[in-house]
Amino acid sequence: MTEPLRWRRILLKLSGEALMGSQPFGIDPAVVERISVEIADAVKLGAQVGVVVGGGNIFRGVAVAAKGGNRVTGDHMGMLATVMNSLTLADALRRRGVPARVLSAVPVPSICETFTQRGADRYMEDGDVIVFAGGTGNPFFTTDSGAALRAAEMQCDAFLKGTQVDGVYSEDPKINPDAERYTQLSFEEVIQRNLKVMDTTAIALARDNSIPIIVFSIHTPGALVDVLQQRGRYTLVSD
Ligand SMILES: Nc1ncnc2c1ncn2[C@@H]1O[C@H](COP(=O)(O)OP(=O)(O)OP(=O)(O)O)[C@@H](O)[C@H]1O
Ligand SMILES: O=c1ccn([C@@H]2O[C@H](COP(=O)(O)O)[C@@H](O)[C@H]2O)c(=O)[nH]1
Repeated sequence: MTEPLRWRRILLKLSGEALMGSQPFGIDPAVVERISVEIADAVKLGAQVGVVVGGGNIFRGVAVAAKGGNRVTGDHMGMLATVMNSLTLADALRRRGVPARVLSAVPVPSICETFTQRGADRYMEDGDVIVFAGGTGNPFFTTDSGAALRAAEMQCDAFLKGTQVDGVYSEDPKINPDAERYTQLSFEEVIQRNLKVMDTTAIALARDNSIPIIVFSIHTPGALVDVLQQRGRYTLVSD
């Protein structure tokens, strides 16, 4: 018998860097295909899925600012990078028969639809996977904040962060391999201990809207369905 889903309407945030696979930059089609299978499996089980993909595999605005360039232009380029990632993920989903739409906070009408909350809600109710592109549509934000914003607007039951690591640690585990891994934390603990798995704006938005955050590794096959059925390895951040 199939286990029931713990969270039905979810916002899945995918690390842009995860899409690189073993490449130093850009998109590895094999990774996109694998992730699309994971999302398709979740949809088959009855999940309503909104996705936000980061842009770190292509461009980050801070990289421009660090070299003395214009941060706002850099952020515009970063947001456009998320549109590219979103287009490729939506294509992969459609190839597997999953209806998927890209809705962008940055209007690029000849390429995809512009985000409106009402439009997105209707599509999600119809069972379409929505890939929210362009972050918040504003510079000086991140796609984690964009994802938390969409999770609140779409009244999602949970914010799932599929990333490079399998949970929240006492320190960045890529820097300190001996860091302690947590299975459960409160929003306040994440903020007060400055655990930089995502930015404070995103955590505060989730906290203020009582949306639990689940951090898990997108590299573990089957991890998305496992999380939805409360199995596997993840950290739960909640009230
Ligand atoms: N306390 C911590 N616990 C877990 N991970 C942490 C922690 N502090 C820093 N990190 C790092 O945060 C990263 C998660 O961010 P991620 O790679 O998903 O970036 P992103 O900004 O969300 O996406 P993108 O790759 O598109 O920029 C992990 O890879 C991990 O190395
Ligand atoms: O709301 C937003 C979201 C993103 N950006 C820019 O895009 C890049 C890529 O996003 P990541 O979250 O780092 O993956 C980000 O560095 C910003 O430059 C933005 O301006 N506004």
